[in-house]
Amino acid sequence: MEGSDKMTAIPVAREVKEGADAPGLDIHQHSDVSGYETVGTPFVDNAKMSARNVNVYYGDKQAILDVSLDIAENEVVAMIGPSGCGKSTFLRTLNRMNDIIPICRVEGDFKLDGGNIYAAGQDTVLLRARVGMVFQKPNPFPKSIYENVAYGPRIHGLAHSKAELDEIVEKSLKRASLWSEVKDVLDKPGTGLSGGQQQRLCIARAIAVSPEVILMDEPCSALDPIATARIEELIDELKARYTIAIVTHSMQQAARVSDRTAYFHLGKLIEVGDTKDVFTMPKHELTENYITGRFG
Ligand SMILES: Nc1ncnc2c1ncn2[C@@H]1O[C@H](COP(=O)(O)OP(=O)(O)OP(=O)(O)O)[C@@H](O)[C@H]1O
Repeated sequence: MEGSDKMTAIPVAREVKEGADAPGLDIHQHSDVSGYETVGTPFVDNAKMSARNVNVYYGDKQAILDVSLDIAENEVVAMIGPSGCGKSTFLRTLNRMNDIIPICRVEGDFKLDGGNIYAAGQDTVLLRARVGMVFQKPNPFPKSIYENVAYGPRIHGLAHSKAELDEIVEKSLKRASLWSEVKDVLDKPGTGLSGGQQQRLCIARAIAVSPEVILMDEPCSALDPIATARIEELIDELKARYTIAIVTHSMQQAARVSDRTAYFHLGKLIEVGDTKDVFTMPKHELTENYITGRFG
């Protein structure tokens, strides 16, 4: 990201002490985090989405414990934390993707532009057009590149003619930074593209239905470093138009792409704040232990 004032490397929060003074593997000392208050700034004035007092259960097991978090208009929020801490579960509450998991139960208040997205009668297909999602593994439809992008606008009635549909497809592929690579092969299968191109195709597919928010669940974990860098540059461009929440295992990626970072631990939102502050001056011991590599 040339010209960006974002960090390109993670400064170590504080010196990691070894030996007698080292606090040890605190993950074991914090096995019950249910009473912890979130440290930092979960609430913002210009919330595009807000989630309040969220609890999520898979059967008897509670995966999210009383989490509240706002996502501001046109910001990128990164969700980080050790494996199994609930990042993906929380992300999926924001467009009701957990609805399709029968044992999953979601509690809490969720608003998009002030409207309750869990209201009775909320059309989840429409919701997921407004709050799109990009998954870990690129998952293009087994159709042509053109059809991958055109499918959503067609079923949502967003184009009234072939010319309008062509225009949406071109605009979406341009915004996903893929147009120049595929404009001459639009009728070729999407699955024939490289992994990085497939992921940009999936982003174009999400963009094509004019979302307001894009949720990204580890969008680069299946990609090589060059393809990852393309997606990260793209995220930086997309945030001018869209609000973005991204789950990532890569702290470098969170530091590079996000404005705010939320640290999850055993289902609890432990700390959230400006990305630079979270990585340079974490307020909570658990956040510090995670970003300095004591556990993860
Ligand atoms: N479909 C499911 N059925 C039952 N339990 C689930 C399901 N999905 C997630 N869980 C459990 O919920 C907890 C949170 O999982 P989740 O995938 O949200 O965490 P995560 O932080 O995204 O993990 P990772 O970084 O490994 O992807 C874990 O204990 C996980 O085993």
